[in-house]
Amino acid sequence: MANIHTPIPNLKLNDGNSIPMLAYGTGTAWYKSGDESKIDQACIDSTKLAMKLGYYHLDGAEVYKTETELGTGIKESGVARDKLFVTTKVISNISDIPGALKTSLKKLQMDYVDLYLIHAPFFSESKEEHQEKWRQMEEMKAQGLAKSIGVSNYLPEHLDYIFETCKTPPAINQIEFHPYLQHEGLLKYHKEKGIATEAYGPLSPITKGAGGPVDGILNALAKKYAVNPGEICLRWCIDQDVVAITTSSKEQRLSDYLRAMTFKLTPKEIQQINEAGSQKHLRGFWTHKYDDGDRR
Ligand SMILES: NC(=O)c1ccc[n+]([C@@H]2O[C@H](COP(=O)([O-])OP(=O)(O)OC[C@H]3O[C@@H](n4cnc5c(N)ncnc54)[C@H](O)[C@@H]3O)[C@@H](O)[C@H]2O)c1
Ligand SMILES: OCCc1c[nH]c2ccccc12
Repeated sequence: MANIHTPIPNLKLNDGNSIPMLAYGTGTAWYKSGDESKIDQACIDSTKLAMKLGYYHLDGAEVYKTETELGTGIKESGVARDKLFVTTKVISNISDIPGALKTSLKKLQMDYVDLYLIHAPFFSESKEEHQEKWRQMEEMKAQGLAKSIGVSNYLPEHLDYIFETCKTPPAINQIEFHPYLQHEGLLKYHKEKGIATEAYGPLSPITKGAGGPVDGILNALAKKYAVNPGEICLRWCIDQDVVAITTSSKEQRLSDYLRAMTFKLTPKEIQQINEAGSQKHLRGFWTHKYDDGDRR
């Protein structure tokens, strides 16, 4: 199926690289709880379909156990490597970042990733350890194995540790972000430091948070722009310069999401969503790790 939609825009990162503002994720909907060596053909097929539809930004992670499927999908798609933006993340093997990246690259069947992220800051409470891990991430970039480097699920205190000693600042912080988790303080911090924000869980208001206070405004805007409420959620990210990562195993949904490229929300509409969203708090991921009074 050809992609008939407006192309996905890029965001310029602080290291000069560009990132497509809508991504297809191989985590939720796809991650394996069991044996990694059991290949999931449906994941390979869906990854290929995503690229056919026009998703060139693909999000993976070692813990999803789907890097082989992602790499196979890419190889079989025939899409040139330099047309794609591929992310993977490290957490289980954070004790050996060079080894972890080498293993990920082997599974992905490629010799570099576009973005390599530390998946979460919860591996240590020691400032020195955070600084040492970031130094190793810088080394991966210096060796050309990762074009850009960043973090995920970091709070300002973790970023502060990095900024004390880094030579290369994180290009991105990938966080859960949606109208019920707006992270005003963290986003302000990102802006001040030149870090791009990447949103996972952008559809939470229509999935885990369905029936909440943004339903009315999402439905009204969906009607106005002739799209689904989900596309309003994706656009709400993009119009705030936030890269959105979504996914689905359903072709219709993957195709529908791309309609988020066909319109823009006005600043007033974004404000209306923000006001309604701030009436509810929802965190769907890593809930065991965050102090949930913490809405930063
Ligand atoms: N860095 C991290 O810690 C982290 C955490 C979570 C996810 N991620 C990444 O982000 C990607 C996307 O995450 P997500 O799944 O939270 O994204 P999302 O919020 O966009 O939700 C996508 C899910 O919503 C479902 N959906 C879409 N429309 C729906 C509808 N109308 N009704 C009911 N369900 C609907 C889809 O089928 C899919 O399963 C993951 O695959 C992964 O790559 C990263
Ligand atoms: O990044 C998505 C959240 C996540 C963290 N650790 C995992 C392990 C398996 C599947 C998802 C996750």
